[in-house]
Amino acid sequence: MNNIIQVRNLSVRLSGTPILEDISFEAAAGEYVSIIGPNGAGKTTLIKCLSGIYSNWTGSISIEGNDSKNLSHRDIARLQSYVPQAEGRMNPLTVEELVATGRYPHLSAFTTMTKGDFSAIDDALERTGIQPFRKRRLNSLSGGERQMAFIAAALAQDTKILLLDEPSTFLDYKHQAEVSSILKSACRDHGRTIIAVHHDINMAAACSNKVIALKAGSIIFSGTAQEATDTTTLKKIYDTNFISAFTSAHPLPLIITGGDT
Ligand SMILES: Nc1ncnc2c1ncn2[C@@H]1O[C@H](COP(=O)(O)OP(=O)(O)OP(=O)(O)O)[C@@H](O)[C@H]1O
Repeated sequence: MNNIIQVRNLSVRLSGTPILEDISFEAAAGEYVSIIGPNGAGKTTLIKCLSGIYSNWTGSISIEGNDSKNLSHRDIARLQSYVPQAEGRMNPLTVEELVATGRYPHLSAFTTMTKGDFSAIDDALERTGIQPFRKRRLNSLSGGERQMAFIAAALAQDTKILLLDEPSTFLDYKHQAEVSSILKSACRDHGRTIIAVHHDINMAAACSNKVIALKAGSIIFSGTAQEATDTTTLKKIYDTNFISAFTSAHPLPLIITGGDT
């Protein structure tokens, strides 16, 4: 398979503390890879290494065959969009202005936005259902509306790879379903590669071709969505009990916490 991202022996220390140790995995074009694991496991740190926010790591990250250490921030932004965790994202921009920033990596210093750029912005606003809010300031929106605006900016960036840190935080059930459908379609119909941190194992399993679990900075599990819904595996990852429920309406078991074993 054609790997668009290849991570080899990635380790990182923050403030002198080892946070990630010897992480290796790959993602193919069109693949949806979920990163799961307990709080503090290193999921956000991994996404920040991939997105170029952290550069003080050892090992290698190859993006479309290029060593990421040789890519400029603009090169990376043309290949990857990044939706950070929702917290702390108070931003004075309007929705439309934020989504327009998704086009900046494609502009040179001497060009202004073209019809194509404006149509990418309109399309992203339409697909995420936030067209009615386009003139509103981000700090006047609800958490879920703001979340959709950041997802729209990533879609407008029109990159081969999307990195998302907990994309469904703040979203109600309808919007979770919409985001999951937009993201699955980005992979299936448009060949995009997604690496997304998820806390909801049902959402991770429903979207993913591959699930990677981090625990205390190391990969403790890597497998298919089906394998990730095994309750014994989940207990090893999260140190708590899970129950799986089977229904004919859903191809994978549904997972809830609880039970004695
Ligand atoms: N700048 C920093 N200096 C020192 N330690 C840090 C720094 N940033 C993060 N950490 C620590 O690194 C560990 C991993 O953090 P990270 O945010 O990657 O975890 P996470 O798996 O995304 O957690 P959560 O599910 O709670 O969002 C945590 O113990 C955190 O306290």
